[in-house]
Amino acid sequence: MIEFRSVRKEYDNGTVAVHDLSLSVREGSITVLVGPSGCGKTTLMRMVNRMIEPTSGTVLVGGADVRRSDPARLRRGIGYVIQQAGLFPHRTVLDNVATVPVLSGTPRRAARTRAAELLELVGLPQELGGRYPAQLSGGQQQRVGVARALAADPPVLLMDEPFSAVDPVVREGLQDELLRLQDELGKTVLFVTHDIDEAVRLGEKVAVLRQGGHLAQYAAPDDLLAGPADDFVTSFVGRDRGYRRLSFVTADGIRPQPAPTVHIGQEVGRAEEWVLALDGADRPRGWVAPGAVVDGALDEDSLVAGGSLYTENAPLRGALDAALSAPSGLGVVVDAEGRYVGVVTAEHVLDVIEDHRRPVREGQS
Ligand SMILES: Nc1ncnc2c1ncn2[C@@H]1O[C@H](COP(=O)(O)OP(=O)(O)OP(=O)(O)O)[C@@H](O)[C@H]1O
Repeated sequence: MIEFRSVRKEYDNGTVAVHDLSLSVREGSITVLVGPSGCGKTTLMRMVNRMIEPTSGTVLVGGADVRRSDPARLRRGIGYVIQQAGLFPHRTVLDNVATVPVLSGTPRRAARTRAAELLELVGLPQELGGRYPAQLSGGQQQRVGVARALAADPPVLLMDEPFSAVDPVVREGLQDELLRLQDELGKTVLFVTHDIDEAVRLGEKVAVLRQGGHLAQYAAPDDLLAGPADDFVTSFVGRDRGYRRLSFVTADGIRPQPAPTVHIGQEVGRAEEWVLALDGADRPRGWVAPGAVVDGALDEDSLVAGGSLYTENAPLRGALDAALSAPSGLGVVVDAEGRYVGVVTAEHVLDVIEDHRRPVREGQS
């Protein structure tokens, strides 16, 4: 859908921002360009909509060389979202979103109706449509920026660090929203960030760039974290890449073990070890500590609060979180209905991760 063929950009002052780079972006996917500051991400992205012309090489969008398209026309098919949302301060939110369609000839009323739908699509309440950008939070402004980029219904969306100005919690919300939108709309998205966590969360594929606009590695997130191509990528993805990778590794190989259990309302007496308390529907409620003596029927007040629960078949990160957060050190595994299945230890989860990692290492040597 988007293809860079041996693209090079040398600025007038001699800076080589992009060096002979080839890359193709699959139609309908999110592809992330990630790398440290100044590695050429923005330069590369702006060559797609001809805000920057390459010194040599070719950029194709939908199979067509962008040099053959009129820039204004090309940009109508390519939504562009930037860091501070770049909204027009003196126009209402609704008019901000409706601007491009109106400029391209859509009647104002129809453009505003569509703008209202788009605000809903990006998760903004209708009543915000009448406000001005300064009357919105940073996260809300970013959503308006996304709605505006979607207004002309472009098949391609360029997003240049769109979420980096908002706090981490809002940022996660925006990332979720983008993934949901992508599921719904199937746009081809090229996304720039310097944050590896954001890159692996959003990208179907991630291109890691290093200084001078060299492509260090282009791979699916799991492959990137499992097998960094060189020392640069290894240090960029960071030491905790094993933990990051858990978000992608599914739980094949996890074998929950039985733990001692008791139902609320039953007699326990003295607990010899950690005992998991379940309710009438077999849902975990907490733990009875070793050595605890419970007189009569067990009630919830006698329990030590449990850790997080791990739902079968979810990514492994949840299993490790469950094991590490449980007072007993035993991560509680539940089925899709929340019923107790068994327990796992952190050691067991780490063994399973090692098993997943081995074939990758062997494949590389
Ligand atoms: N107009 C310009 N003239 C000269 N050099 C430029 C110009 N624009 C960018 N550069 C240089 O080209 C290199 C790549 O810049 P670019 O903005 O593409 O990097 P980036 O990876 O997007 O960085 P950041 O994450 O800091 O935004 C940098 O060394 C930058 O200083």
